[in-house]
Amino acid sequence: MPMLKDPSKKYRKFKPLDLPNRQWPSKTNDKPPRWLATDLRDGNQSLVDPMDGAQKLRYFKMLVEIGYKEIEVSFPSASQTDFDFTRMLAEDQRDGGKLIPGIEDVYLQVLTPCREELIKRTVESLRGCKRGILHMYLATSECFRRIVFGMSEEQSIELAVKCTKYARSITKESDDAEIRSTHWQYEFSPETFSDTSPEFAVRICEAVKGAWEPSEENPIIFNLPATVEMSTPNVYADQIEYFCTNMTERKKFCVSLHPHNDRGCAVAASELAQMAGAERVEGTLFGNGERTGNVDLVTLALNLYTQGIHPGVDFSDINSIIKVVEESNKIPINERWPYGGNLVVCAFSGSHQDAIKKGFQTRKTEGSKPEDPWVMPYLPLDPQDIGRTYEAVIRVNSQSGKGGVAWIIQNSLGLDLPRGLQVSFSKIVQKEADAKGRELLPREIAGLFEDAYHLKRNPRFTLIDYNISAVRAETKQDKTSVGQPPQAQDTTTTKSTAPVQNTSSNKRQFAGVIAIDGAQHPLIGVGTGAISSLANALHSLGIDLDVADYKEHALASGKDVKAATYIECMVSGNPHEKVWGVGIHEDVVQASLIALLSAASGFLTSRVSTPKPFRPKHMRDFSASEIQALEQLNVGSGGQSPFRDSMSPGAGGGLNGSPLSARADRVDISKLEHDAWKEEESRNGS
Ligand SMILES: CC(=O)SCCNC(=O)CCNC(=O)[C@H](O)C(C)(C)COP(=O)(O)OP(=O)(O)OC[C@H]1O[C@@H](n2cnc3c(N)ncnc32)[C@H](O)[C@@H]1OP(=O)(O)O
Ligand SMILES: CC(C)C(=O)C(=O)O
Repeated sequence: MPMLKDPSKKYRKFKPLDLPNRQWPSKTNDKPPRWLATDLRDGNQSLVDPMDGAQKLRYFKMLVEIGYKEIEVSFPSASQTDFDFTRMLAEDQRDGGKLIPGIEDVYLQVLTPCREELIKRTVESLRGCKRGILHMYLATSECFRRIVFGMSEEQSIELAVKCTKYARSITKESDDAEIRSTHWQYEFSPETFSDTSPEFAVRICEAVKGAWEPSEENPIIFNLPATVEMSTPNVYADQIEYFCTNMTERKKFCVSLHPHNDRGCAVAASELAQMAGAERVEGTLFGNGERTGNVDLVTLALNLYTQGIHPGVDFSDINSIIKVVEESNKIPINERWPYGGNLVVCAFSGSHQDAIKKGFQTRKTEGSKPEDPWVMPYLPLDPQDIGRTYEAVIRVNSQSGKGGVAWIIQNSLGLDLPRGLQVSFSKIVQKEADAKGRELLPREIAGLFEDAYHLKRNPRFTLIDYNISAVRAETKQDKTSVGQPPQAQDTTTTKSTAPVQNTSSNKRQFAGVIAIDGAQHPLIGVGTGAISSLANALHSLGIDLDVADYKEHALASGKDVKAATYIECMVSGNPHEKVWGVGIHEDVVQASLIALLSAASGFLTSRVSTPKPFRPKHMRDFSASEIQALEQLNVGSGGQSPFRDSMSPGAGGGLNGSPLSARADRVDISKLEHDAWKEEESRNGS
């Protein structure tokens, strides 16, 4: 049968209460209710394979650790397993919690139908416990009375009263001193309350109250279940308010809720019904229970928490709780489930990631402490408060943008990427995610980054050794900018070794040996700092890169601090072609040089026309002073440079040297370098 064209005959609209003076809409929930966890009863009875004793014990211990003080542990008359489990708890409580620390002040609740032999066995199961709640239920709706029991309203009241009196006689008024020693509470559930006439619910509960004779010190619990959720949550709230205001002796009863989730509104129904006067809520962790489940106690508690109200239960380690719940119920928690779902503290989409990343950045900049006000785009709860990690907050797939990718790199490698590099690298990630058609894991993204910017190994360029020295001023030929090789060095040796003036300048000379695609090359270059002098040296190989952006920051702290340097290079003559390089090293200058070589490697690799391996077409000759500078480098053995012959004026370059030991010069001129680069940049008007 397809869906009916007109369902109005088959399904009747729920008739709401006429409650014109309802008060609850202007109330708020300002404190936590009394919680009752019914995972081991209502939750358990709905499982394909109910829990055995050991599983129940593990679960019970967890509930105690979370902080629940009222726990429905079983339906003792249903099975020997349930009976024995309840006995074990009762005895442990009597013995002071040797097995289960913290059990002493927990109320052990047990459920029974209105049948005397079952009530008797149920009470027996709790013999000797310190605190017990005997919970009896009887369905009261017209539907159930007519279809299930064949009972009128009066007959239902009669049965409920009879069984309550019986329960009283074998609990708080028992002849048996051990039974009497228990602090008994009594709970009555007019089952199917949500579909019961409000007047009849009040009538039967008044009768039960009369039969039990509660006191203000030990009130009776009226648990008003939405056994089946029948209407919108506001109607349930009306039903609860009606009950609270029409019952007598309000202080002698506690109003408890037991919402199911048939319409998907159990949480909302609970919250509105608390506004309407209920003081207690029964539910389960993550909403396991009959059909669509019971109301989820985790959501209710954390909803309160995010309003600044401590719920009195502790979900600091929600992941461990999820593990126990999933293993015990053998039902996975939906990935989108509030607070607990795997995906609820994750963002894949670019704009969400960007906003979250900025939110965390703002907290960092403002120096916020964990307890400071939480104002965070897209995240209503600080994941850290429930033991979830920030790393998991942002995940990357083809829907992600630069912000999320940068977040992953920051968290996995500690690198704070400049915006331009974020844009550039996120294209690489996007392409990979699209090609793979799935999420990329943080370690995959970190790996992509390390490969793209040669953090582990630069396959093309290796800085073998170098020296940065101040250049004496200054022939007019020295007036070069980054990207333009100084003429003096380019042409003859004499000019460079015979400066016109003899004053010092802020120019720097890079003299070094670099291996390119396995072949080692002596290089000389001059610039305003270390980076520009190396850029200048690379020009002589035909690698025409101009530095366009530069950023550095410290990585880690203390003794192990390293510098991370990011350099964006423009390809000379083509302002649209840019390439990024990254360098990490203990020495800040060396980090910069490595970053530039990383960019150079990216540049070479992007050149499809460049044959591999790269060999410079022409190496310029060196002047005598340049040769002297190169000879001071720590290459070769016995102080003899392997390049001596080939470096001689007129000999040309392009050498294949022997393997050489790397040496880092500890010349900390980073500030100078940065300032010089900035100056140069502003001179160029860029
Ligand atoms: C909404 C809820 O979750 S209520 C709790 C439900 N939980 C359970 O049922 C789990 C444990 N249940 C059991 O182990 C069994 O059902 C028992 C032991 C309670 C009873 O078992 P049985 O005697 O075999 O009966 P059965 O399971 O068929 O239950 C239905 C009978 O109980 C009656 N019944 C149902 N609810 C109640 C009640 N609250 N009070 C008294 N009788 C009731 C039914 O009318 C029916 O009676 P009938 O046999 O005269 O027609
Ligand atoms: C026994 C009662 C409280 C119940 O589980 C229900 O009505 O759902």
